Amino acid sequence: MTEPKRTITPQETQEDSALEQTLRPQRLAEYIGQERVKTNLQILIEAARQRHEPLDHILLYGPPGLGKTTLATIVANEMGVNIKVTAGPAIERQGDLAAILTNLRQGDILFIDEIHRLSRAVEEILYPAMEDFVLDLIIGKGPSARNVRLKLPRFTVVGATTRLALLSSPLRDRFGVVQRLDFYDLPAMVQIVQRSARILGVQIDAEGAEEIARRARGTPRIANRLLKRVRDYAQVRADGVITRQVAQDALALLEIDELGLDDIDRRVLLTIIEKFDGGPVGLETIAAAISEESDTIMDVYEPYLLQLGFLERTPRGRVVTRRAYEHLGIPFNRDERGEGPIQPPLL
Ligand SMILES: Nc1ncnc2c1ncn2[C@@H]1O[C@H](COP(=O)(O)OP(=O)(O)OP(=O)(O)O)[C@@H](O)[C@H]1O
Repeated sequence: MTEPKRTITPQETQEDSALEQTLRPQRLAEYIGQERVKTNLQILIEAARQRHEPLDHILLYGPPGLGKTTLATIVANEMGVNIKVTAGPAIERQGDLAAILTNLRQGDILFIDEIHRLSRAVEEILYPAMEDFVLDLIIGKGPSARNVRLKLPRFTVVGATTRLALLSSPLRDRFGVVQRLDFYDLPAMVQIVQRSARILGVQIDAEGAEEIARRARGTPRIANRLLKRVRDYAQVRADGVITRQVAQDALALLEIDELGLDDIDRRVLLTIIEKFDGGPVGLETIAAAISEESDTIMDVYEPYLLQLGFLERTPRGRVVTRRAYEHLGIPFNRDERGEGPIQPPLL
């Protein structure tokens, strides 16, 4: 869990976890948006239930905070099975995974978040477990070492990753179902804000919900967090009701603009514009210039900037687009081919 560094970080913070337990939808019917994913899962679940078989392994990928953990829990609820939740970095040694696998029961779901961070050694244990439901262990050391093969119950892995490309292909191949989660559109985000407000007992009107939804970067986790902050503001500075004005004032105080960009997003864009003529510039260079990890930029900031069409990835690096200049109120001086700033005419 990360420390709450910014209000709109899509990663889970300590403050979120308690909140998320209450707000997390429990059934597929309560899960808003992601219609394509929902339909595919519904068919999968229904078919498995009719055949009285465990589900095929499922891989969910997409930016953080879009509801991968929630979906895994829902799948377990719909199947009426237990779920064991873990994460790639938490399974350090082969023995850690062996302990988890041997405690599973028939049909159980093993949810592995950040599955791209499993080590090769651990992955090697996982392959036969996923494919043939066996656990290959080496007992002892040196010349007396011997292979032992244990049978496992038929279980289902639900893997989640923000970086599909980092998954080794043998691991990816073992998932029968691969589903991408996208940023939520505005109507879905509005519904999510309204649902959370209802659960939290917060009074909010339609315009207030839309204002929060619009600035939540298509990410339910951020919507829930903004709702909490605006609720505080409404309680202390207004009469407790979240209207458009209350939401706008509260979010302005948090320096979150009307598209949901915060100070760090603006720094990423401004750095590329001011220091690198709008790009192209490499990710590592941007990271160094703003003192952030390049992984964080790639996982956390970039997906939303790409989605807004504010940033482009080119073979030569990242380029800030005309749209972003316009949003930031900076004159756009690049030629039509986008190959760099127009040179002043030679006199
Ligand atoms: N479709 C949805 N409808 C309503 N609320 C949702 C939906 N998806 C997610 N949420 C809310 O957003 C919160 C974050 O979702 P979740 O923890 O599942 O994200 P995640 O994609 O697994 O994130 P991470 O990748 O960081 O694990 C949940 O607590 C839930 O309240």
